[in-house]
Amino acid sequence: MRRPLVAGNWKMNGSIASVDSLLSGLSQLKMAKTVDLAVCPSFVFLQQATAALTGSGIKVGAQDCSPVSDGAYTGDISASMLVDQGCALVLIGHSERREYHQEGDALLAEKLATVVTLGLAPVLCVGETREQREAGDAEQVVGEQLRGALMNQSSLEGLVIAYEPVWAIGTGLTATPEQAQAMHAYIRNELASIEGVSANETRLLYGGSVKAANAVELFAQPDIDGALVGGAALDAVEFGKIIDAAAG
Ligand SMILES: O=C(CO)COP(=O)(O)O
Repeated sequence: MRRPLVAGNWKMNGSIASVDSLLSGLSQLKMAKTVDLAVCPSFVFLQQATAALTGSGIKVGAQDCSPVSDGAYTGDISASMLVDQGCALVLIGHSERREYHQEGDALLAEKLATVVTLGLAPVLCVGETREQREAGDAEQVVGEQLRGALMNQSSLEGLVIAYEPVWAIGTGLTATPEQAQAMHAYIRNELASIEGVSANETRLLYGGSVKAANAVELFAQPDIDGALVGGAALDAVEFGKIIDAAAG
């Protein structure tokens, strides 16, 4: 059995004060023993988050990292810095990185290799745009994203995949449970053909306008093993309800 994982992606939101109050809300939640939990704040709040959440059962992750280990890369953050800050996971290839920073599969493959070497769990994000879905290309796009980042890796320890259709992110338009399940089944099938991946053991998260009101139905799908939550993760009570939905 795959253990569910609910992760919050806080994106570029918050201040020291608002993050403090969100963290204190999270630490008051009744933790489900059967669900793995994580939050991914901005880099500048990582230390604040790890200090507040140590021992809480909620892991801390980052939203991105550099593919290289150190050196003259102004503005970048290395994976070893994330380990030093107490991070356990890192998002790789979120659609907002792909779109606003032109991150392509070759770069994402390098990032993935770097983080795995350091023992961080990579959460590889994949997903098609509305135009790609309407053109009937969704599976092909997602398949290429998977193979582009995962082929020829020497290790994929701890790999998690997040399927986030771009048209469902921040739009209030969630994929139906059937649409999400169909893509997750496709992803699991594709993973089975990639060396070094145990398709049946890899957790596949759904992301895109997940909230308490739609989480139960999504989590009831056989290939949906949790969620990567954006907006709803900024509200501790709502996030708590999503965790409860994953606990069943
Ligand atoms: O991009 C997402 C999580 O990484 C999803 O964001 P929303 O839940 O706000 O749609």
